[in-house]
Amino acid sequence: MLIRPLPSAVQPNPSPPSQPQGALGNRGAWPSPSGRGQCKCRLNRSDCKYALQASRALAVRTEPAVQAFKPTLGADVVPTSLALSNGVGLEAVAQSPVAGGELVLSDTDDVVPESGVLCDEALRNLDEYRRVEAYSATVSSSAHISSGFAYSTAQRNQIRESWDALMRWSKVFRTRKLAGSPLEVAKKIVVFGGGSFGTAMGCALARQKSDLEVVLLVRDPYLCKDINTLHENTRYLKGFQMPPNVRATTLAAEAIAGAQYAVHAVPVQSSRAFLQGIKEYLSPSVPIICVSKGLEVGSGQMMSELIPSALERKQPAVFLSGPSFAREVMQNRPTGVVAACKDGKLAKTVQGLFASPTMRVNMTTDVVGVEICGALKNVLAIAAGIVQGMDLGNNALAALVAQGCSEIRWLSEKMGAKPTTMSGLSGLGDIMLTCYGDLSRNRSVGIRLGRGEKLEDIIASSSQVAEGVATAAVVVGLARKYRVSLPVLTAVAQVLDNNLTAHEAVFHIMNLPQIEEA
Ligand SMILES: NC(=O)C1=CN([C@@H]2O[C@H](COP(=O)(O)OP(=O)(O)OC[C@H]3O[C@@H](n4cnc5c(N)ncnc54)[C@H](O)[C@@H]3O)[C@@H](O)[C@H]2O)C=CC1
Ligand SMILES: O=C(CO)COP(=O)(O)O
Repeated sequence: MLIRPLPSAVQPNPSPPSQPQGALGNRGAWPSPSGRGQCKCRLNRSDCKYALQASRALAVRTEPAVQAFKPTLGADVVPTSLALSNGVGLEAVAQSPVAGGELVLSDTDDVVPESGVLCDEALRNLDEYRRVEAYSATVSSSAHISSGFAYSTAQRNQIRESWDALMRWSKVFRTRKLAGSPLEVAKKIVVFGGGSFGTAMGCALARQKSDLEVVLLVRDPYLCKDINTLHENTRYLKGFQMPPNVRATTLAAEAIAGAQYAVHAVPVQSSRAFLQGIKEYLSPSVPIICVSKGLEVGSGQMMSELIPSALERKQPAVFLSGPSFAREVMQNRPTGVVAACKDGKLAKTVQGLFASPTMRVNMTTDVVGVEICGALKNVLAIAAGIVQGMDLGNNALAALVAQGCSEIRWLSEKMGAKPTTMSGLSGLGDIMLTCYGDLSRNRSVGIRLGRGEKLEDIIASSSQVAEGVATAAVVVGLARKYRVSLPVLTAVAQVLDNNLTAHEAVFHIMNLPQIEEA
């Protein structure tokens, strides 16, 4: 059972002291580490409330999973068998004057693989809810005394009412039926490219439904064998166990046959050749969910132009972008992305495939905006890395990122993007992640350039793609085409092309004419 993390508004600050493990007491024994089975814990009245929140979080998972966990409360309280999918039974118990008893979560029919692990997670979350509740109670009773600060009663009521309104709105969405949803009808999905992100997104899909077949189409037979025998991508995501319903193949025809969707995670510069190679196996009706971010050298095309051009036909396609490091997706950590498609219905379908308690999926029709932001943030991340590699300080970094945001907005708007896209997940969200996040490959390239390393050495020592390197030159071409001046992004291309050192680039950028903000 996955429970959403506590909303930040109720996160205590500073953190409550952690309790020793096992605070829950009456836990049942786990059947095995791979874990199918059952767990037990004692509940008091407020635990029922938390268990209810937990059950609602679970309700957005697949139907078989929801039905598999059959909670029952001890006969000493309310002898009921509860439907966890809607939490109604738990709600009744939470309101009962004698609420409490023993909660047994069980997957007696062995429907959900690793159900023991999920049960364990549910109990840990209950622990956490209890701990935070206890801490909040202490803090609120001592707020006046300890810090001399407290909201007024009117403010507190307002906050509570606003929060409750949000929760009611949210409940309406969560109680919607899953029957007939894209996820329910999906049987097989193929992923083009078994690198870091293809693997991570394939695993995210596979976690949604245990009987969904996810097939990674890879080139390397050794990697293929590792994925199928060890359930691990030993090359790109070492140490992460993949769900059992993900497999790999090197055979395009076999990978694609019967797939209802194709996730495209091949680097942009290899995408044309790749798509031409698989064209004959891919039905023109199968939607491509493209996660690659960049612009093609030579044609200057975005992926939304490259796909139909390479396939020489129209193909339904959705562009999924946003701040989403592969490793964190693999770890099932909370992530937000945006699905862009002119066809709103198809964007909604993709939202339905990926949305989960750990993945939010916004929708937009602004394909150009999402694609340009996704491609250009990689170039900006190289610039941010350069500034960090040169140790120029936080002021410099913030000024650079702000300038880069303006440049991306100038170009994307000239190309017809919506201004709001820039402030969304694919714009600011991904810019913040890649310019400041340690896991960014593009930022790492920049850091090494800023420290004085040569580009060829950096590329030779890296086994993964940093799309910004190739995209930088294309951006300069687009800027010329749309008659817009992009100082920072152009300087990155100059440094990459070895015409300017990082120090010279910074000197020249700082000495550009002082201008009005635009
Ligand atoms: N890694 C990440 O955190 C994220 C990556 N992306 C984007 O996803 C795309 C893929 O990135 P990663 O998976 O990280 O790259 P990667 O470098 O980890 O893996 C690339 C994969 O593509 C395959 N490949 C390369 N050329 C190929 C060809 N000609 N034919 C078939 N397969 C080929 C490689 O064998 C490898 O499996 C990039 O456009 C990247 O910007 C997007 C969001 C996050
Ligand atoms: O696009 C990404 C995260 O959203 C990944 O960025 P890097 O390619 O710089 O690692």
